[in-house]
Amino acid sequence: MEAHQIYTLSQISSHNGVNDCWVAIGGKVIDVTNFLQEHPGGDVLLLEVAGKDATQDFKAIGHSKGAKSLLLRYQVGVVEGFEAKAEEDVAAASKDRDVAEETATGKATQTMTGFPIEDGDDKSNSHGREFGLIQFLVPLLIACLVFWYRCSSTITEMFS
Ligand code: HEM
Repeated sequence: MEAHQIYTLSQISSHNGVNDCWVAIGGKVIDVTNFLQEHPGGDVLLLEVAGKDATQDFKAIGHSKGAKSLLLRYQVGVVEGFEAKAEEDVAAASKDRDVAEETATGKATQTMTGFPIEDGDDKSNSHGREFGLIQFLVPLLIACLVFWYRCSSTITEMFS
């Protein structure tokens, strides 16, 4: 990992213009000058926090993993005296979460692979076929009975 320079908050605060714009996020010093026009949230929001600690603003938006990895691309230093709590390190936290998500997904897949398929739900098994045959035969039988009754009553009328 590339060594980063340490900056005080006071030093960072002097980079607060459209041609020289730094923000501090999660203890990282980010030079967003070349990112201002690219920021999907607009340059105005970045300029509002220019030269300041924007950790809370950044988190509040719920930026994606892609956005978090952009922090590393534009990082120019670290904030002096910043105490990195695991959850405060926005980019690192996102990496940790990736691993955690992958692990969780792996587990879920294993569980799904071993999940038993219950007989009752599967219409293609033998029980399903028997049920289908009864469903077909019962209405047919009823139709035959009705037909037979109508015929027999007509014949009775004809000869009475
Ligand atoms: C250097 C720091 C920053 C980077 C690299 C960055 C990057 C991004 C990226 C890639 C997106 C697209 C959505 C996503 O992937 O999450 C985004 C959206 C956004 N960002 Fe940032 N951002 C930064 C700082 C900030 C700050 C400090 C604020 C607020 C003060 C902010 C406000 C927003 C907003 C409001 C959106 C949503 C835009 C929309 O969906 O219309 N961003 N940002």
